Amino acid sequence: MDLVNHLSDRMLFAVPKKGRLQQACLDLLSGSDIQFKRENRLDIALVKNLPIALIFLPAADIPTFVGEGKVDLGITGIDQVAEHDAQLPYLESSNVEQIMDLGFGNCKLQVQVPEKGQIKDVKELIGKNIVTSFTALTEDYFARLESGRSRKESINGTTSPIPQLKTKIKFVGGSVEAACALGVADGIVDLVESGETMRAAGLCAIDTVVESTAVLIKSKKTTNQKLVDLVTARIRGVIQAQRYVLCTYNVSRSNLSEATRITPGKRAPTIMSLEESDWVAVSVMVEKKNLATVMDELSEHHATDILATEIVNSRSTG
Ligand SMILES: Nc1ncnc2c1ncn2[C@@H]1O[C@H](COP(=O)(O)OP(=O)(O)OP(=O)(O)O)[C@@H](O)[C@H]1O
Ligand SMILES: O=P(O)(O)OC[C@H]1O[C@H](OP(=O)(O)OP(=O)(O)O)[C@H](O)[C@@H]1O
Repeated sequence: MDLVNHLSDRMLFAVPKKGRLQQACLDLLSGSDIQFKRENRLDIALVKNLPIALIFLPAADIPTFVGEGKVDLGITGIDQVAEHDAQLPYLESSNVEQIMDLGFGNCKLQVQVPEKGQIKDVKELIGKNIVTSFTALTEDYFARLESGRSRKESINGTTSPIPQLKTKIKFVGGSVEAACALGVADGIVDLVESGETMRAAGLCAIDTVVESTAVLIKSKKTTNQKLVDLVTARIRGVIQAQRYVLCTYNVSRSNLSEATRITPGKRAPTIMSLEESDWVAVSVMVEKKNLATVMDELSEHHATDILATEIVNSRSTG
């Protein structure tokens, strides 16, 4: 099928074609019942059950296509959105809108130097050689450092720039961490999650440029707002279901206020009367990460039959 000619009447949704964010994105699509079959080596897939086409792109390029309005919706890292926005000409505002934090792909874009080297402070890197895949954010970061301005002052233009030695920033597409050992850089600006790559390369972080997670982004120029809203609601439901469990328990009315203090729920707990007049059944959403503690505390306050159930999907506006 000539896929390209089937795109005009569809909402276009960009997802990373490879790398760290891809599997979690595919899981989100599956949880949202967005059904597709991607042919080998094809970067376009038509969704079978909705008028949507998925476009598989490098995470770094997704904000550009979304910003241009060629693609309606996308998933990428906040770092890539920030890099895209930093590339925009002075005073041009971004057409990329961040809709929702997706809760995966957590990492930090950090300034790193050789652990055993002389440089301990970022100011000592002014005028030196820096290697990065994020040249616009790095240019911005060092421009502020060179002029001695804070980010706020820089945006407001409240202080005049102090001419300084210019830091030299070079682009490399990957394996940034090798640059110092190869003598190409005095420092690098690269992503860190566990810190394993950084430590293996004998580097340490001396500052953070941006903190990042995966985000759902949309184009401010979209003409497919209804489908954007539908997909957003579905993804929000999946994220929420992943984050919460449904906790139910029985408790006597005399212990109810203490129990609902422990489990206030997202809005409020659902309380149902039991045949036994002094007792109620409570049903409430609890964040997975707090579940064990919440169950311990409920037990201490004489709640019984405490059950936690996985939520497959959910929908709410709050
Ligand atoms: N170690 C990491 N842990 C968590 N998230 C990461 C990590 N590295 C990168 N990311 C996130 O994933 C995004 C894509 O990075 P990734 O390295 O997977 O890119 P890629 O598209 O495979 O490109 P490349 O070929 O340059 O590696 C980053 O912009 C960042 O938001
Ligand atoms: O702190 P860590 O958990 O070690 O992760 C950080 C590494 O992950 C990313 O690279 P990736 O492995 O995706 O490959 P790349 O170097 O080709 O970009 C990033 O650029 C770091 O090198």
